[in-house]
Amino acid sequence: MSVIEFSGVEHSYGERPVLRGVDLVLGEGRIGIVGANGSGKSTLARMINGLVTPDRGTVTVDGLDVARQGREVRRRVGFVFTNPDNQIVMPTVSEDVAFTLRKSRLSKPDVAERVRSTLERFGLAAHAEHPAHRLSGGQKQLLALASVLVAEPSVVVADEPTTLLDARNARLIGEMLSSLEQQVIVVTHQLELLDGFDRVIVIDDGRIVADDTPDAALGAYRSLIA
Ligand SMILES: Nc1ncnc2c1ncn2[C@@H]1O[C@H](COP(=O)(O)OP(=O)(O)OP(=O)(O)O)[C@@H](O)[C@H]1O
Repeated sequence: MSVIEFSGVEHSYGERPVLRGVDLVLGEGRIGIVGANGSGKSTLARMINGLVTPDRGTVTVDGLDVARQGREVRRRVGFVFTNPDNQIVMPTVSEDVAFTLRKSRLSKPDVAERVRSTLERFGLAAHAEHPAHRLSGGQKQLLALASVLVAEPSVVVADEPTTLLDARNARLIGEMLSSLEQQVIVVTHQLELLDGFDRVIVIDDGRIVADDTPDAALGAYRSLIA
C-alpha cells in the first residue's frame, strides 16, 4: 500500500481557484472522492500522478514529490480516465496492453506472457488480436484498466471510470476495481461504486468538507447537494 500525502495544496486555472488548502494523507486500500461538478475532484486526482502539479504546496507518493519525481511516481500510480478512447493508443487489444511495457526491462517472451495473463484476467483473451476500436464501451474500459494494471502499479486512480457505461458494464468495472490488490482511488458520481470502501472524501468548491466512512461522508454529501 502506498501513502499519498497532500500538504497545503492550492491550485488555480487562470484566476479561478479550484483547490484551496488541501491537506490529506491517503493510506487506505479503497478511497472514494465525491463532489458536485466543478468542485475540483479531477484536479485532485490528477495531482496524484503529476498530470497536474500544484501551484502551492506538495503532493507526494511514498515520499516522492510528484512535481519533481513524476516519472518514478507514474511507475507507482496508474491512471484510468473516464473515456477509454483517450487512453487506447494501439490498433489491437494485445498491442495496446503491450505498449505500457515498451520501456520495461522484461524480455519479449516475458512481455508476451504478462500481456496474455492480463488479457485473460480481464476477460479479453478472445479479443487479443481484434482492433481495439471495435470493442464495446465496457470492454474498452476493461482494456484501459488492463493496460494500466499490466505494469503492476501500487496505486490505481480512476476518474469517473463508469460514467460512459451502461448499468451492467458500470457494475462490471466496479467489481473489477474492487477486486484489485492495488490501492484504489476512485472519483465518481455513481455512489454505489463506493460500497465497501474504506473512506470517502467530499470536495466542495476546492475544499475537503467531509472525510469519513462511506456512510457518514455520503450522508454529508447528500445533505450538501439536497
Ligand atoms: N485545464 C483546465 N483549464 C481551465 N479550467 C479548468 C481546467 N480543468 C478544469 N478546469 C476548471 O476547474 C474547475 C474544477 O474542475 P475539475 O475537473 O477538477 O472538477 P470536477 O469536480 O472533477 O468536476 P466534474 O464532476 O464536472 O468532472 C471547473 O470549473 C473546470 O471547468
